[in-house]
Order: sequence, then C-alpha cells, then structure tokens
Amino acid sequence: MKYLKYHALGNDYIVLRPEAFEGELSGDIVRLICHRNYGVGSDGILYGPVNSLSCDFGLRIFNPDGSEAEKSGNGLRIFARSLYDEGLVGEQSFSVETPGGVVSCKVEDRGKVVSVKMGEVRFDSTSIPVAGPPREVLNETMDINGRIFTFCAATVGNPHCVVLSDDPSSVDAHHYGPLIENDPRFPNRTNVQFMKVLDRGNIQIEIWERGAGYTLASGSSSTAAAAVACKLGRCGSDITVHMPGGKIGIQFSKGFFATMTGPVTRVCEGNMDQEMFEGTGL
Ligand SMILES: N[C@H](CCC[C@H](N)C(=O)O)C(=O)O
Repeated sequence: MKYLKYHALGNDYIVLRPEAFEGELSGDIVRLICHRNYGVGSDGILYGPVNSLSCDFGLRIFNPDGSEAEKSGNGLRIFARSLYDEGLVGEQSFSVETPGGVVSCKVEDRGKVVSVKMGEVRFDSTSIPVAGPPREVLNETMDINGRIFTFCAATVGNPHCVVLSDDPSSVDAHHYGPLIENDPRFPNRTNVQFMKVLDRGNIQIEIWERGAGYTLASGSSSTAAAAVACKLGRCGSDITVHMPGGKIGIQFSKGFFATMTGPVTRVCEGNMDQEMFEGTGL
C-alpha cells in the first residue's frame, strides 16, 4: 500500500490516497500504521483527497489512537503540499473540507511553506464543547491531582484547553496533559497546551494532543493558544508560536479568523507490505 510521509516541525503524518487503500480505515488499522514499532509510525494519517460537494478537496484526519479529528493545522499544510507535489494544485489558493469546517490553503516557496486560513477560533463552551453553563471559557481554574491550573478553552474546529504557565515544560505536558485531555469537563476530550506569553508578538507552548500524546508541534494548538493570548489582551493579532519543533506564524483578522503559516518537509514515499497486515483481516 503506497504512502507518502511528511513532517511539519516534527509533527509527522502519513498521507494515504483513497485509491491506495479502498477499505474502511478502522481504528485497528490506523493504530497499526501509526505504531512506531509495528507500523510506519506517525502522529497521524491524512486520508484524501476524498469527495467534497462544497470544496476543491475533502480530507479525513486520524489520530494514532484511531480516533478521527475534526481538523489538523499541520496536517492541512502537509496535505496541501502532497497535492502540490503530485501536480493536483499549483500556487493558487484552494479549499479543503474537513469534519471541523472549510479551510483555504495556499502553497508557497515551491511547497516549502504553506498558509492555511483556518477559520474562526471560538471560545464559547457550547462550540468547543466544555461542560457547564453556556459561557466563554476564559481564566477558569481546574484542580488536577491537587495542582490548580488556570485555563482558557477554544475551538479551531477541534477542541483545545490552553493552560496558562510561567514555565511550560515537556514534563508537565507528559504528566498533566493526559489527565486534562480526558477530564470529564471536555465531553469530546481535548488537545492541551501549556502556554507562556513571551511578549506581545510571541508565545511559547508545550503540547499534549488529543489522541496523539506529546508532539513537537501542532498547527491547531498554535492557533488556539495564540487566539487565547490575543483574546486576553496579552498579544496583538500577529503572533509567532514557539514550540520544541520550531515556529509557526498566526495572524488574526476580523476578530479571530486565523491564518496559519509554516513549513512542510517531505520525508519519503514508501510501500506498506501486505505482511504488515497479516492477522488483521486486511
Ligand atoms: N490531535 C488533534 C488533531 C491533530 C492536531 C495537530 N497535529 C495539528 O497540527 O493541528 C485532535 O484530535 O484534535
């Protein structure tokens, strides 16, 4: 089964074209393909282009735990680059339908950089969702194993919990990330960022992704964290997000309509041998 692999600041994805895999991408198959020892290994699968009635292309996004995500910022940049590499798009903008909404992509610098208009970031509890009365989820507190965190929540199409931190660390992301990801206040679980505002144009985040765990970078996390920093009045509308894997630029217009710009790196194209799927019924 032919696949392409790319990474975006170390957040790596496998691109599967429907013609290469006609079956149903079950949770078991996704978990196997994404497994770092028994499969190819990645932070997720981009399955597309699939048909869309309203957009140029459709895309499905799967996490390594087998769950399907509504949106992925790095995933969309990688998907756009894969379309460019295969001559399906040029450097003109094009639309992509995801379960989390419609985005507009633009490939630049011969594919090395991709911009994505990610849609509007929203903070209302019913859209994210967050349990409790309808409200904007800003500067709330949660007690996780006796440690009190102040957080905001936002949706970029997928849910995000942005924890305010003076010292974001991989240790906190690994320890508290899964606890927050699965906290009952988030009915659909949530992505988690530990965010420090560096100045009015820069933030630093450490990331624990829903369904993927610790990642070196995340486009939708960058967008959500930057939107929270801007919403709180701590940053302006043009923000650089610093992550262990590198930097992403986020610009806001007309409120919280976000444009995300960042690099894409092609890793390889390969073929998954049928033997890998033995015993899976595939
Ligand atoms: N794990 C995320 C999807 C991938 C997000 C991240 N890789 C990005 O670049 O936005 C979720 O379940 O919502």
